[in-house]
Amino acid sequence: MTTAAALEASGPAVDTEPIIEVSNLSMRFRSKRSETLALDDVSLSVMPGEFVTIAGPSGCGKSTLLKIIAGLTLVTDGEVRLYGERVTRPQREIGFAFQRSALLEWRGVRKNILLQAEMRGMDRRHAEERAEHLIELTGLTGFEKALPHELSGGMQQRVALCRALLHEPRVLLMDEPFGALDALTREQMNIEMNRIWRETGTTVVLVTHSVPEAVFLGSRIVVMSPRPGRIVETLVPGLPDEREYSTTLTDPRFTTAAERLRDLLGASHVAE
Ligand SMILES: Nc1ncnc2c1ncn2[C@@H]1O[C@H](COP(=O)(O)OP(=O)(O)OP(=O)(O)O)[C@@H](O)[C@H]1O
Repeated sequence: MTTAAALEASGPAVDTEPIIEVSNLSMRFRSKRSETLALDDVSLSVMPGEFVTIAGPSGCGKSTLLKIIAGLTLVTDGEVRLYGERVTRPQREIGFAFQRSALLEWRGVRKNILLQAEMRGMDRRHAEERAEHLIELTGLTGFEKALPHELSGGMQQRVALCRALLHEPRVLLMDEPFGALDALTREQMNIEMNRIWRETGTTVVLVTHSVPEAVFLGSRIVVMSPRPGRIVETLVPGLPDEREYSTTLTDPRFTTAAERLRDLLGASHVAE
């Protein structure tokens, strides 16, 4: 088969294969004094373009699962495949955003975003164009030179998001990215995140403690048990991709899923 024919033949198949495949994953942390089973037999497939939210009580292994997908933590049992390849070391072709935005205090917005390009040796002109596009996409225009301490928490998270998306990763992993924000800013970021997901077509896996955030953002919501983390249920509310905030919150598909999620997590574990 010629290369072109091979590409054509493999083209459509790519979209029907999971972009992330977690199979029978268990994670045991051992130290001299103790042993912790953080994850127990977790299997999860994420298809290209999906927005998967992972909700579960504190300490159930959500962050560990993301770090394993990113290749930052090596599993004890089971395997993870990203883009069809087995993950055995830190993955470069992903974006990662954390609860704390981890911006460099002495660099302005644009330069914090371009840090990603410097670390990867990206073509400078292409990176700058891309940064401009993302600054516009996230509403940071006019703040290109502002230092992190001159920005609100929501703006800092937007900068971190731009940095995570600069190299156009097909997969974006987000660990409680809006957890440190006040309720209103968090809502605003949820609305923007939904739009950015639709506009970029990025596959997103986002860990959250918040019931409304999990249901508003997720095309699929994966619910985990207390440690050792297992997947107890997956919710698919069937909401349209484009979601207006207040109408979505009163949509029966949203309220049913949110109620179920609350029941599964138990009121004592829920932070909103
Ligand atoms: N590097 C490590 N060494 C030892 N134990 C660890 C390590 N990383 C995580 N753990 C343990 O694994 C368990 C799961 O931790 P993890 O941070 O993944 O949970 P989480 O669901 O993300 O929690 P939270 O919602 O509170 O952030 C915890 O008991 C934690 O103490």
